[in-house]
Amino acid sequence: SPIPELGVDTPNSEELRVLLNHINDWGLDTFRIEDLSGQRPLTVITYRIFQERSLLRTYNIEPHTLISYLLTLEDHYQSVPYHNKAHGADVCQSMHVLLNASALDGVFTELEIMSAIFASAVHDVDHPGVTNQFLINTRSDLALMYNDESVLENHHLAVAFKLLQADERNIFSHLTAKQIKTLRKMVIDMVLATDMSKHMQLLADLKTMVESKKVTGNNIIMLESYDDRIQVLQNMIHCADLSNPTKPLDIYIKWTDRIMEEFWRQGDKERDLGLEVSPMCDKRVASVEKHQVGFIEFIVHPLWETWADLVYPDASAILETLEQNRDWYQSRLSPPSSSSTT
Ligand SMILES: COc1ccc(-c2ccn(CCC(=O)N3C[C@@H](C)O[C@H](C)C3)n2)cc1OC1CCCC1
Ligand SMILES: [Mg+2]
Ligand SMILES: [Zn+2]
Repeated sequence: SPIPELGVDTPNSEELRVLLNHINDWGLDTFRIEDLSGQRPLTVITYRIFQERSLLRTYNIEPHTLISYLLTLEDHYQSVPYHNKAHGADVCQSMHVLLNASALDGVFTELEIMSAIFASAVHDVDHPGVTNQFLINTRSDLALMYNDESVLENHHLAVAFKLLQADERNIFSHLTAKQIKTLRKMVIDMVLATDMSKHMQLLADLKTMVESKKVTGNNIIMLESYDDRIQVLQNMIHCADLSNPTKPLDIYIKWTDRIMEEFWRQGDKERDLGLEVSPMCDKRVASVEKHQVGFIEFIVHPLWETWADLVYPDASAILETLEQNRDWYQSRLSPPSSSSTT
């Protein structure tokens, strides 16, 4: 059967096509694409990015095979409030835009670019909607399998590569053995870097790189070693994973609603299990705005400020939106009542 132009058949293909024409723009409305694509945001977005970057031609990927892999991958994202297929699609599209920074022009090879897009699309597949700590505390099979180390991130990788083993889904069947080896290593290194426990080390290394930044004549970053190259790609996928607060406010607020719903469900499970309720997971102590301001102040802004330095001036507008969004959540903070100041 012929492949539909957008990857899936939907009654809204005209409006979907118009939206997907903005695939290179920051702030693409992933939720709208989810609705227009018949709940297939990850398939249509990733398929469009592969076409946009001519990756099907470059690596002789059969459209049927790519669609088959993407549909199955998408079906393996669980229907949890936040870490679902819409988040996978959003991080993939955000990564695609970050790769287009002019400071990175010609820096990465086609294989590195395909690895980064693939890693983003798969990075949270089969996420159960609870944190690593919860899986460890409840002695889950996943924590047992991965010895409490980056439990979720190891699982996402294992599922993603397992799905490739079927011939009808093996999108890398025409790559050389060497190319597959390189791609596999980079995808593993990128997805493992999305574990929040790696954040401080990643940021410290990025700061060191910015201080010693070497650029060519026309301000393009020079990355000599594999370690330098993978470090930039790891920070890039981490930035994409933590990009919600840098998006247009109405979209950011929807992501906040989803993450809080997921955290509160985890809190309810912890309470039912007689476990201590994790921070930010107790719906009875709701301080959504305070947590977002803290998240931006201590995690997101330091990361994005450093990223914006590295690719200056490419991410300046993104940093601007982040600061405006922080101010908005700050303004929503219930002012300290007079009694609390005495
Ligand atoms: C829109 O809000 C958020 C969007 C994304 C994140 C966030 C932090 C780290 N990641 C990367 C994945 C990760 O490591 N984890 C482990 C743990 C921190 O829970 C995260 C959810 C997932 N993603 C956090 C967000 O808000 C904070 C959590 C509730 C209030 C403040
Ligand atoms: Mg994750
Ligand atoms: Zn994620």
